Amino acid sequence: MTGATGPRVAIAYHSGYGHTTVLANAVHQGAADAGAEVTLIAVESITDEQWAALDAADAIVFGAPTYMGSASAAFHAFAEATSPRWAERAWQDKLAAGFTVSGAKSGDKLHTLQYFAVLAAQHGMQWISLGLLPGWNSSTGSENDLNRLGFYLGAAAQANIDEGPETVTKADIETGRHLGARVARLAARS
Ligand SMILES: Cc1cc2nc3c(=O)[nH]c(=O)nc-3n(C[C@H](O)[C@H](O)[C@H](O)COP(=O)(O)O)c2cc1C
Repeated sequence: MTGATGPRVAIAYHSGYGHTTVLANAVHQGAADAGAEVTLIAVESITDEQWAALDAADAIVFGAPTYMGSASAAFHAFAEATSPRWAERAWQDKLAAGFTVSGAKSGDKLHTLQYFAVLAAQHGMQWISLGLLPGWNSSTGSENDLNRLGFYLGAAAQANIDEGPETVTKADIETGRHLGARVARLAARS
């Protein structure tokens, strides 16, 4: 971490239609509220300065919508562009985490989160789980619960395919904020 200025957290994400941007902003807010310096990077237009921010980060959070059962193509293009850093072990031992959004309640989001974890492992990074019990899984639970979709590997949100980003649910936004805060706290400890 960076000492007096707090840990550096970078969020590298893609969003085709804005829903994943809502989650990225939530992760950003959670990490910033927990004291991190946060850089938000849209990977489809990443600049040299933003690559440098990734290299300098204590933790990188990967985010993408789930398209056809995995991260979107734009995110995959970014992941492939990290291969020189993979060869140099540039991100070795950094912390990593991930989030995704899909139209269906499941929608195979787990596969996207698993893909992020594998990408992190290829870079020698340390994966941070969501760290929450599942919500909405008992007679007293509801769709307003934190982690309402019951993921462990990262933050997952569901947004109806015929509605805009403004309809992303508060529970999913709060789950994203939780992940950001957790990453910042753990980055400050390492
Ligand atoms: C090409 C494409 C593929 C998609 N594949 C899936 C999928 O596999 N599972 C799912 O539940 N939703 C799928 N969706 C729906 C998106 O995941 C959903 O609309 C999401 O909120 C989009 O996020 P974005 O606005 O950040 O792009 C797909 C959407 C598109 C455009």
